[in-house]
Amino acid sequence: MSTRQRLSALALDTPAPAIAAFVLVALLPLFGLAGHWQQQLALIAIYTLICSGLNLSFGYAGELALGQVAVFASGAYISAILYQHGFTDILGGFAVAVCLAAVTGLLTGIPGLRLSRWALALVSFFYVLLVPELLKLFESETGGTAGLAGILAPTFFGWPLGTTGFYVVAVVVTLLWMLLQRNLIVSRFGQFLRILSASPTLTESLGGSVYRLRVQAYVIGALPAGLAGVLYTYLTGFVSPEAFTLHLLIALLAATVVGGAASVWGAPVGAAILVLGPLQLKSFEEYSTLAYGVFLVVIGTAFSGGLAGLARKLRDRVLPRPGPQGAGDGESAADLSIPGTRMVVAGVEKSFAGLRALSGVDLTVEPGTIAAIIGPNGAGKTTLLNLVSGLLPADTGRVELAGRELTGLRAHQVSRLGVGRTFQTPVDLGSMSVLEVVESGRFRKGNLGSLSAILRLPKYHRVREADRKAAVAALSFAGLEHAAAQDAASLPLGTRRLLEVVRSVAGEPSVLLLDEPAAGLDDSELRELGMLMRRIRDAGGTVVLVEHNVPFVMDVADQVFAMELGRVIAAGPPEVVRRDQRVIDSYLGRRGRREPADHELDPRTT
Ligand SMILES: Nc1ncnc2c1ncn2[C@@H]1O[C@H](COP(=O)(O)OP(=O)(O)OP(=O)(O)O)[C@@H](O)[C@H]1O
Repeated sequence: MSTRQRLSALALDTPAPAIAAFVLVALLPLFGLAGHWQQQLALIAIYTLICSGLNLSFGYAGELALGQVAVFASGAYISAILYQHGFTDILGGFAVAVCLAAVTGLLTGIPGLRLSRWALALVSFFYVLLVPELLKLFESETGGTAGLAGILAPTFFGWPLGTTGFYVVAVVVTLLWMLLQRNLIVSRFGQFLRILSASPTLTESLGGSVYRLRVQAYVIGALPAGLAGVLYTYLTGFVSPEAFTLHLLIALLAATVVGGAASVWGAPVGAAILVLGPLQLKSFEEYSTLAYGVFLVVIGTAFSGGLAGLARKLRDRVLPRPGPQGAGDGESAADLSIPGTRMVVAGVEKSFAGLRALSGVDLTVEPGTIAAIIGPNGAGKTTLLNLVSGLLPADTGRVELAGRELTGLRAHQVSRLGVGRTFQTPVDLGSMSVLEVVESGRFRKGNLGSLSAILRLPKYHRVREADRKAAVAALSFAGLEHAAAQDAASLPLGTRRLLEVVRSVAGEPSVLLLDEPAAGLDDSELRELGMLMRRIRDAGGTVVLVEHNVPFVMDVADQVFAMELGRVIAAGPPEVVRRDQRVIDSYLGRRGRREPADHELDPRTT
């Protein structure tokens, strides 16, 4: 590895630069940092914590969750109340505030997330509006509108913390949280959040429960706001409802977006701008809400990745991403097991508001074969795939995989039982690399392991290593290992379609459902796709292909099911189905008295 590559790996794969920066900031008092500046930097640490929580739920999971300020208030008040009852230990305050934040997150998140994305935004928004009313309701403990004053320095294991001691605690706690969050973001859980913000459907089909992921992201995102509340109380020595307003919420949202909502290290940058930036000037005070709003719109549209996104682009130019270890070092098709199983669809029916999309479909696909489903537009092919993969419930009938009934299961449960699938349009996964995309195909195997990821337990390293090896093997299986380090979004459409198949292969599916993988591919890409599918079949896979490109189907399929108006009208080997009079009539409009050419069986050309 060259020095440049080593530097690149250090900057991209470890938090070393950020740790160094935080340690330097923590040591600043040794170099004479004045008390006023210690307070300013502690305030940045506090806002960093809140912004990092917003990053998790809003930036990564794509939920507009606005309850952070309310959780911040609950942390601040609980530590003030504890102080007034003689519990001055800051660590005790953190522990209670984090528990309260988790409960608050669950109570506000569960009802909001059950409904829809906007419901969460509304529930959490009202929660912020409720804060002053709640504080008034419990006036005897909270001091009502007057608040609670006279909160002096906290203690740390019995020792009173002076200004500098408090400053160091604030910086260290913020760094520790950021490291935990960073560990989470680079884990399966974090990758799932990135996929979730791009496509909930894809998330489910990769084995992730969208609802659980959303709740987890929201609740975990609430925790640092609780910590921030405790620090805020001891920083100001005073808490009142006026500190936890909508105005603060908008300012924090602006800081999060400016720093980079989907970036761990964007939070301190945004928080620093919030505390030290021009909007703090007295002349801006009156217009600050307006200014933050304009800031949000401009930065949100012009630089959606925020300053961290710009920095990432610059860094990628200076220090190119190193290729993955293991790529090209002999991982081969032999390392991949694709244990296909028998899939049975029996008597499946589905109607949409009176329209019969499927009327009693029966089909069986054996392992080690490619079964193609063809038919004109609206025949019910995609509906059938959606039923098998659990994205739609069947009205009647059953789907079985190796004798195990899938009917009635949710998409992520079906995926976890071994059903892999691709979609007609590949989802754009932002800045995910090709290798990361393929690794995500493994997520349905085993659990997310968030705790072992956060704490970097040996299990995390084992799972990560296994994911990486399987992903590299799947890429070399398809001859794509050279692209491992590239941004997936930068690949041409044909390669992205292949990548979708490779991602499913990495998850060692029992059955692989491919929805129009050949659409838009040129001849050489079609050849590559055909070769890949044959290799999957020869490795033992069960492949179900929905496709309009009939010449391609006739070339790769072992068995063809022709559908029309929600029914299977012919089934058998390709050469039999293409001569079937009902299939000819279906495609040629009952005019056909001759055997059609393959291109005439393609609805795009008839
Ligand atoms: N979510 C839905 N709501 C209402 N109608 C639907 C829905 N999904 C499919 N349909 C209808 O069900 C029928 C079958 O659609 P489906 O997409 O499964 O056909 P297809 O064979 O995959 O067609 P294409 O080749 O154009 O993708 C069509 O008439 C379609 O309009």
